[in-house]
Amino acid sequence: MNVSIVGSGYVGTTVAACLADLGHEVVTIDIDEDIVDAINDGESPIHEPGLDELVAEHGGGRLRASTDYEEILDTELTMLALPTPSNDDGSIDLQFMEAGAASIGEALAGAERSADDPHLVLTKSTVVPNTTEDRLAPRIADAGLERGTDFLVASNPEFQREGTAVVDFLNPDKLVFGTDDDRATDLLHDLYAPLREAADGDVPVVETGISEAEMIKYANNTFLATKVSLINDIGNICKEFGVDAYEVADAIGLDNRIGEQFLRSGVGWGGSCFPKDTDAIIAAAREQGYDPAVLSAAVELNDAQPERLLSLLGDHVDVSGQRVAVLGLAFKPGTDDIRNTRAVPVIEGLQERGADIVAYDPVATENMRERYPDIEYADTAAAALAGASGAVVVTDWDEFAALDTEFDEMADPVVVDGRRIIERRDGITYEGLTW
Ligand SMILES: NC(=O)c1ccc[n+]([C@@H]2O[C@H](COP(=O)([O-])OP(=O)(O)OC[C@H]3O[C@@H](n4cnc5c(N)ncnc54)[C@H](O)[C@@H]3O)[C@@H](O)[C@H]2O)c1
Ligand SMILES: O=c1ccn([C@@H]2O[C@H](COP(=O)(O)OP(=O)(O)O[C@H]3O[C@H](CO)[C@@H](O)[C@H](O)[C@H]3O)[C@@H](O)[C@H]2O)c(=O)[nH]1
Repeated sequence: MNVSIVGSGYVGTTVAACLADLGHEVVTIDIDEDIVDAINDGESPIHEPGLDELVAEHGGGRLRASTDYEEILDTELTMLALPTPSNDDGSIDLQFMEAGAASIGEALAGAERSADDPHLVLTKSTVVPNTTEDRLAPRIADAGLERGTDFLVASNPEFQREGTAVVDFLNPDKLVFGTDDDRATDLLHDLYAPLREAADGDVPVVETGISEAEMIKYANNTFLATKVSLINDIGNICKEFGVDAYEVADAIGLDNRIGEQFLRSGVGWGGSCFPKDTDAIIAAAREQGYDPAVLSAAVELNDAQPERLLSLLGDHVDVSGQRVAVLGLAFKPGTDDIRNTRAVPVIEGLQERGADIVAYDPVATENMRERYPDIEYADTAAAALAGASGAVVVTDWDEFAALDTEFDEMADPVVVDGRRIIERRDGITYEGLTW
């Protein structure tokens, strides 16, 4: 199939490269010329395991990028993979989606299409229920197009995680096709047929309505975010009793009704999705007159975990004027993404306490330097720890598990671990956040 994807960021580029690898001809459209040039040169614009290889193989060939929306005219369907950030009040900001939908409409309006061949526009981005229906389809139609004749809309939310996006996309737990027209459902089946054939095991397809598909994405993300907040709540109780929350989590995870995943307690959830999506659905629900109590509590608890980490550090060291190492800046391992990373409240809390921060991350340093140019960045974890009177661990990068004698170089070897990644050992004062 010929496929176009509007927005070539974390999702758009990963989906495009994977679809190209599965045999489709794919073009991404982005307003950022650096991204477009990188893809056409066979270079991935983001850090994501496995993506470099796919873009190197297909970039400039079956995978192309462009700044020109006219490219969609040679494709059977277009995915919208544009950002859906938050407004100041937490509600979803749809300006990028509406702009993209309007540009798609203008491009389609400029071309001859036969009535039995409407162009399918898929919402891949995470949007609150009824967005595709009430906000995007009308923007496409604004160009003088008729829904059902000139174009179709559908929702096809994406569940990939950063750090494992390629593997997740190619082996999803489910595919969700939110449609109101059999022609859209058929096109979605054609699009994903090679993926379902290549995936390890069966991939269930959920055929549902457009707004149900949009809500499934929020239910998925907020359920998982709340699961982490719940294990953090339980973990905080464990810490009060001197109980190891990880032993407790391992045991409850054996109950199939609970499941072993997303039970890692610590400094909380961050990233480009859980925080903004939780805020967006809370705001959307409130607008409808419903106040979601459990989701609000999940956010509140998550916001408090970084402060608990700093308070534990404060039990051992007065950090004012002291060098403190922050290990890990990315919101999770495997990515250079710092959007809503827990490192931000940790850094700001340390700054408020007057600490001299030295930060280290294997891949996210440059992104963080743009945001906090004035803190010191070390090239290795060992260099960050050397001379520090305290260290906090914010991201569970594997390499931190191997740290050992590096702690001997600290001025005061106090380590507060927000991710259960450092081995307790003699010679350091070790505090786990929930164990
Ligand atoms: N990041 C993830 O792992 C993930 C996973 C599932 C779903 N999502 C959802 O997917 C959507 C996209 O997220 P992302 O992380 O890929 O965002 P991103 O910010 O990484 O990428 C968006 C891209 O869109 C481009 N863009 C902005 N306006 C444009 C326009 N008018 N025309 C063309 N291009 C334009 C930007 O230059 C950028 O490259 C969001 O709704 C997000 O919630 C993200
Ligand atoms: O047991 C756990 C699991 C995760 N986290 C934290 O939760 C956040 C999110 O992690 P993860 O879900 O692995 O990464 P994301 O890339 O944010 O993926 C989520 O958000 C994406 C964007 O919507 C969805 O597509 C994915 O299905 C959903 O898992 C990170 O800060 C993790 O450190 C924990 O603290 N404990």
